[in-house]
Amino acid sequence: MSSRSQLASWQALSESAKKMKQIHLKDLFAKNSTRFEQFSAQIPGVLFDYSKQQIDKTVFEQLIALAKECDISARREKMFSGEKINITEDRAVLHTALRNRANTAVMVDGENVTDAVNAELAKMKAFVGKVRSGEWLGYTGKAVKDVVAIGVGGSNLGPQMATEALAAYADGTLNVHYVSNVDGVQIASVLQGLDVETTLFVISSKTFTTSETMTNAKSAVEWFLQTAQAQEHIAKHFVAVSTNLEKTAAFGIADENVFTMWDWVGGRFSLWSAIGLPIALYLGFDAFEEILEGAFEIDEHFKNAEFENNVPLLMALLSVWNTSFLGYTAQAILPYDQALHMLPAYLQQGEMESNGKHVTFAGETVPYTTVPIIWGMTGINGQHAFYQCLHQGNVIVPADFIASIEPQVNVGKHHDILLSNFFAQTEAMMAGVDAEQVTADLTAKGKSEAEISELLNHKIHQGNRPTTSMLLDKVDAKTVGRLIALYEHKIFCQGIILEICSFDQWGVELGKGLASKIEAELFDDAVSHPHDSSTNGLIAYYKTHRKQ
Ligand SMILES: O=P(O)(O)OC[C@H]1O[C@](O)(CO)[C@@H](O)[C@@H]1O
Repeated sequence: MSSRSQLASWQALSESAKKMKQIHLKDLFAKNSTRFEQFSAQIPGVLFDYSKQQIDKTVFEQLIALAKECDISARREKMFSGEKINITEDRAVLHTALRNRANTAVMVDGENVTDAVNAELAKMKAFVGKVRSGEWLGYTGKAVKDVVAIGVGGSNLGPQMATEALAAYADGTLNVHYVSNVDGVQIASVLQGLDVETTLFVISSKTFTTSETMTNAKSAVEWFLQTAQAQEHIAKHFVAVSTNLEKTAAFGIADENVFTMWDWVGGRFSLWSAIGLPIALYLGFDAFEEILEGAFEIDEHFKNAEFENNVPLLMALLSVWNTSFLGYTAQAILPYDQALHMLPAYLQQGEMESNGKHVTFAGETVPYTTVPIIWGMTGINGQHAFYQCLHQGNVIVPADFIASIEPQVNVGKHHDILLSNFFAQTEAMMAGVDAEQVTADLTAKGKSEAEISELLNHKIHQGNRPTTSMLLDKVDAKTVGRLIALYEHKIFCQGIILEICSFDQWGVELGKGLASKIEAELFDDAVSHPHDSSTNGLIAYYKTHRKQ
């Protein structure tokens, strides 16, 4: 049995879960007129309302007790101070050191990493300045107009999500395009229409061994050399972001064109490092620093706020409550802000690659459900796609609703209409509509008793669907930094509570290894390979039917 399930708070919560399943959220609101004040928190730039979660005062206190019993404070201190809390890889976890705007010393293996971080930020700033001002020239003496950022997973999702989120602030100096998929259609469509002489490639890969990224990078070089011809011109058009200087050199990228990161930065937490270079190129270095500032504010909040008002901790506790106690195994992320349309995809990696694991720190099987399935899309589009299931389906999906008070662009009444939907949906999911209300409504519409009885059950909304609402001041650089850092610290706390090492990703290795073996098999003459009959059958069918 996991030590977590033996904690007094865990056992108390298990009992509370049985009781809470019998209580409707609507009744909790009816009984307590100050529920919103009681279960919401305000931090700079963010109102966090969790009053529509299935908790009461007792559950809240038990969750706080759980956080205390799990020793979150001590673990948090270990992370910020550079202890090697990534136990399976023997690494520190220091994405917070990348945005340490207080400039305090953070030591790893006797070295102050703050100095290294500052040096790299200065190198980025100088490079971004040169490229954006037109001082950096391509091999024919022309300034850069287009940046193609090649990378996948953590080396893509963060920068692309932030780029999309902040596109309204771009000054048009540079266009930034992203290539993450090894499906050639993506790189082909990005390169189509680009001018070799004015294109800069940023190859981002922490390891510089990721097959998809390396394949895309090689195709980019081929495309470039078809026109530029001479290898020496690569230096003016290709830069890399990586920890692996050997591999970047072997690839042909000059050391001075490599921006470094460190093994204590996890891929999915790396947006704050030089992996964020495409964001800085697109928006300017000041905007990139604003993102760091926003995240730093949240780091300070996470370190200093009381547990009861500590937003990332509360996010983690609510997730554990919903998943491990109430048994809700999915979690929707629903931004009511077009700019945040990539947030669900970004958080899918953040949460599921971090905590989608089945053993504890000690390697024992966890007896509870760990991370929920994270999914979602912009709320408005979701309303016309899958909300039917959120309202009336028999699988309950807790959801994070995210909107901003001030729109990035004001067009007529659009923002108020958008926000009306944001407010309406969580109310509907919480309260639902019962038989009495449906009957009254249909009666008022002049329906007969027979008609009402036919429709009644179809129109009932059970409600009691837990949601959290986050109301941001505005989606700007600082807020994007805040929002991401909130989720990062949520993921950290969730991992501690669930006893999961959040910073490795062994689960992705099996598929990667098999794919590279199969790639060779696609070109040999063997009739069959040591796979199951399905895999062999699929490979054989592909080999027979593909165009040579
Ligand atoms: O930056 P790299 O080394 O290319 O890795 C890309 C991504 O691949 C993974 O290792 C697993 O797919 C992620 O954790 C990482 O973000």
